[in-house]
Amino acid sequence: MTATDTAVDTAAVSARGVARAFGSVQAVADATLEVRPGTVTALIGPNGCGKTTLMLMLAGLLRPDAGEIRVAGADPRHDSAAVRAAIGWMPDQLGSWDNLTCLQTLTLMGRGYRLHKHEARERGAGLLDMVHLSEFADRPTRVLSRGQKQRLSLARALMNDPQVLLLDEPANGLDPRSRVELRTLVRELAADGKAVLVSSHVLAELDEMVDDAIFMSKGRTLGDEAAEKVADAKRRYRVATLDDAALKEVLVEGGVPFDDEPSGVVVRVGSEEEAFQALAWLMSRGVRVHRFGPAGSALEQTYMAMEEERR
Ligand SMILES: Nc1ncnc2c1ncn2[C@@H]1O[C@H](COP(=O)(O)OP(=O)(O)OP(=O)(O)O)[C@@H](O)[C@H]1O
Repeated sequence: MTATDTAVDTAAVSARGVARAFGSVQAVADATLEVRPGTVTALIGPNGCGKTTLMLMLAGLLRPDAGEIRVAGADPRHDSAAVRAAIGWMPDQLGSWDNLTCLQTLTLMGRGYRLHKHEARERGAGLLDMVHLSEFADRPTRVLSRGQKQRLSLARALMNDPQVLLLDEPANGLDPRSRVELRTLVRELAADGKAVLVSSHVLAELDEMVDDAIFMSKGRTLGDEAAEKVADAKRRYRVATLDDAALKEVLVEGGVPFDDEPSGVVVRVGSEEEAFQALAWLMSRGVRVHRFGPAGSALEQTYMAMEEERR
């Protein structure tokens, strides 16, 4: 193994059997996850299932009652300085000093990371430009809209050029353009080698952004069972035709199992190669297909299935 490999290995986040209670509320009961460098992982679950509490523990801002956490190879309980240096934390709501300007806010953050004042200002100005807030550089943060605050919060999380990014509901309050930009930026940060853990309730959006997903329910992370459901959901393809009756006839004749759902006919394909073959076969049989593709968001389908089981 080379020195670079070792550096990359230690950049990831891992949690094993992590738990935390607030009085009688067991906010996180048993959380296990890994985030690899260069990837984006989604943290998904209903309101109150423990996502923020788990992220606060990963960020070293809250002590776990039990379990093991490593961030960039460091244990937040014993080496919080190393963890702080390695992570960028974007909370679901920006706690800011209302009277400071945007640039002052970032500069102060940079000073906290021991950057020289001019270095911190320069980096802050660059990040404000990246999140399209340059025109607000010298205005107090209190004048920012909710979405603009989110963007400042993201810039703040990047001030220390972190190896690990923890983003709690980053798309909250963002307009459509900003959401697309956020998605692109998060992918770029991952391509840069950063490990990104992102929580969101907008699952269709996560579909396009993430490599992996961790599902949580009632304080527990759901392992293989959820991964299998995601893999299965990714195999579901919707076939839209000009004549569904003809399609069903061809599928029945060919012995191809399908689901006849209110929104259309759904078949299962094992791979993209198999999807290509299935489409070619349908066309060769004269089925008038006008659309053929994944049947919606795999994460959304998995989420709904898990929720259904837990009712
Ligand atoms: N400081 C606290 N004191 C008491 N209870 C808390 C505290 N923080 C969180 N909880 C409780 O712990 C549980 C998990 O909360 P948490 O904020 O981690 O959920 P979440 O998954 O992030 O929810 P959401 O999707 O709504 O943001 C909830 O029942 C919440 O009420």
